[in-house]
Amino acid sequence: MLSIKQLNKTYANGVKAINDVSLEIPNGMFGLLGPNGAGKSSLMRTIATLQDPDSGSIHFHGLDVLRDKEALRRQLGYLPQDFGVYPKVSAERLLNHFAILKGLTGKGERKEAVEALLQQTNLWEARKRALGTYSGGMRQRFGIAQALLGAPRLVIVDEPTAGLDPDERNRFLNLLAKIGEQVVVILSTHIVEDVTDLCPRMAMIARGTVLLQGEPQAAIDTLKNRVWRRTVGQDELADYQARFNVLSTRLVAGRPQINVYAESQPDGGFVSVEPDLEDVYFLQVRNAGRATAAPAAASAASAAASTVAA
Ligand SMILES: Nc1ncnc2c1ncn2[C@@H]1O[C@H](COP(=O)(O)OP(=O)(O)OP(=O)(O)O)[C@@H](O)[C@H]1O
Repeated sequence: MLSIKQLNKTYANGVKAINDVSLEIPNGMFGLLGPNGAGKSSLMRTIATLQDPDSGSIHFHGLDVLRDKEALRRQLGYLPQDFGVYPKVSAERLLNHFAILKGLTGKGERKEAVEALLQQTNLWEARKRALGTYSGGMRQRFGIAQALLGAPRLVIVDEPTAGLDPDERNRFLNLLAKIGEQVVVILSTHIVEDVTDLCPRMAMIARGTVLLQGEPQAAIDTLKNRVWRRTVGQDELADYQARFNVLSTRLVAGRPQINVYAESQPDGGFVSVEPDLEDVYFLQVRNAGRATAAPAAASAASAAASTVAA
């Protein structure tokens, strides 16, 4: 269990990137979902002991992480958002190099670990190729291979699927899913489907604040019979946005289809739809935005959706 309590971080420029964050993260996949600038990377870097918070505590299986950073690092696998590779070096050589840095000094055990990870990440055939020739998805799989060196008990992956095509994304998510139940895996992402597909538990954050944490399905259930859909004309869209709590707009055959949040069926051609995690996410993020601008406007809708908070 990873336990984060009342964590705060304000950067020198005054941005409060982590705002009184408390999270309880059990073994298994945990999704950390938030828009760009929400504070996900700041939180990931802090858990990975790469930067200090201003206040608060982090404990991992009883270990005081902020006091004993070295002990945490020995159990940590980290794939940062901006993971760079040496383009001219082969995957096998670079992984071997990372393995030495990770403390796998025995030649035999190192060879075994490197080979196993290249197999596991499906890079065995391409192991002799220079990393500069890898696709984005292959590079991310290499990134997870290096994160898994030394059998970490805490694995942090920061926005790993951004920019991957659907096939590569699936391959990457399958790989993460197989890492197992015995370790804590934190997946930070702004892609809602990553969390829907993979994570039994999750938290949503925006502006450094936890909006909701718990099981995705419990969060979705709070919106049952409260999400309504209809197709509108392009010229009507602004009017609907002003009159309704529009969660999302997507084009279907060139026409805007809107999902709106309402306690009861709105007049005029709306049909009820099964809510999904994207509806929860948009409602939470919208309310967080409104709460900053005008606290009263957000209160009714947020009361419905934040009850899942554990
Ligand atoms: N070193 C820094 N100094 C000052 N401000 C920072 C620093 N790092 C991040 N920020 C700011 O803190 C806020 C949170 O950024 P962070 O990168 O943690 O968010 P994020 O959720 O990971 O977003 P993204 O998906 O865009 O990376 C943003 O407003 C960002 O501009």
